[in-house]
Amino acid sequence: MNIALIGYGKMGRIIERIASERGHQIALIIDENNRDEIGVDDLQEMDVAIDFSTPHAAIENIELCFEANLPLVVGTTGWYDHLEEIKEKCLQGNKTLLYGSNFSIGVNVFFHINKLLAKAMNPYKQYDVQVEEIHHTHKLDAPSGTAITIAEGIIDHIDEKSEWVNDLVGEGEEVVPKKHQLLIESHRIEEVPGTHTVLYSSEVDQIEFKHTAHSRSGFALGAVIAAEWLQGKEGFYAVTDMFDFNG
Ligand SMILES: NC(=O)C1=CN([C@@H]2O[C@H](COP(=O)(O)OP(=O)(O)OC[C@H]3O[C@@H](n4cnc5c(N)ncnc54)[C@H](O)[C@@H]3O)[C@@H](O)[C@H]2O)C=CC1
Ligand SMILES: O=C(O)C1=N[C@H](C(=O)O)C[C@H](O)C1
Repeated sequence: MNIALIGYGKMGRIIERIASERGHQIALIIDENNRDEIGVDDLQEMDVAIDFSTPHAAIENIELCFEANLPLVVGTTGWYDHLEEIKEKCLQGNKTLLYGSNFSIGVNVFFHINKLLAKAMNPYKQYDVQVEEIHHTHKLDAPSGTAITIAEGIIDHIDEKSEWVNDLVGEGEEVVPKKHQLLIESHRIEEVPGTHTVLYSSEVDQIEFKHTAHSRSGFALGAVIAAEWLQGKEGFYAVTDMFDFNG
C-alpha cells in the first residue's frame, strides 16, 4: 500500500518502521511543518492515510481525506466530542474511516473482558468501580481515549453509573465523584507508554484488572494492520470491528 502518514511524532515514526517491514511504502509524510501546503491533489496516489497527530488537528485531517476520497485510520485521541458529526459526514458522503482509542491487541482483549467483568459485577452493589490511567507527561488529552472506551464499557453494564468524570491528579482541585459518576483518575508520569486499570472495591476486598503497555510498538502494529484490513471496504468502522472474540 502507498500510505500517507499524518503526524510524524512518537507514533508516526514507529508506524513508518513497521509499515516498511510489512512491505508498504510511506509515500507522503504530513506534519505540522508542511500541513498548510498539503491539498487534495497530493493525496491522489495514496491507498490509505494513517493519522496520529493531535486532538486539535485530527478533524481537519479527517476532512481533507474525505475530500480526497482517501480511506483513513485515525489513532489520534481527544476529538471524540465530534465523533457523531464525523460519522454522519463519512456515511452520507460514502467515505471510509476506521478509528480507535487503542490499536493494541492486548487492549482490545481488555475492552472485551472489561464488559464481561462489568456485567458480572453489576448485581453486587457493595463494590464501587473506578478507572485509572497513567501516561507520559507529553500527553495532550486527559483522560486517555482508552480510558474513555473502558469507562463507556462499564457504564453500559453497571446500572449505578451513568456518566464518567475525570480527575487529572496534580491539576486543580481533587474531583470527588457523585454516586452515579464513574471516576477516571489520570496520572502523568515521565515516559510511561500507557497503563490502564479497572478497580472494583468493597469494604472487604478489591479486584484489579490491569493492562500495561511496555512500548508503543503494539499500538503501531495494530494501526498498520487496521490500514490493511480497511482496503476494499467503505463506511465507518471502530477498531473493535476488526476483532471477533466470540468465534
Ligand atoms: N489509538 C492508539 O492506539 C494510540 C493513540 N495515540 C494518540 O495518537 C496521537 C499522537 O500521539 P504521539 O505520536 O505520541 O504524539 P506526538 O506529539 O509525538 O506527535 C504528534 C505529531 O502530530 C504532528 N502534527 C501537529 N499538528 C499537525 C497537523 N495539523 N497535521 C498533521 N500533523 C500534525 C506533529 O508535528 C507531531 O509530529 C495522540 O492523540 C495520542 O493520544 C497514541 C498512541 C496509541
Ligand atoms: O498518548 C498516548 O501515548 C496514548 N494514547 C492513547 C489513549 O489516549 O488512550 C492510547 C495509548 O494509551 C497511548
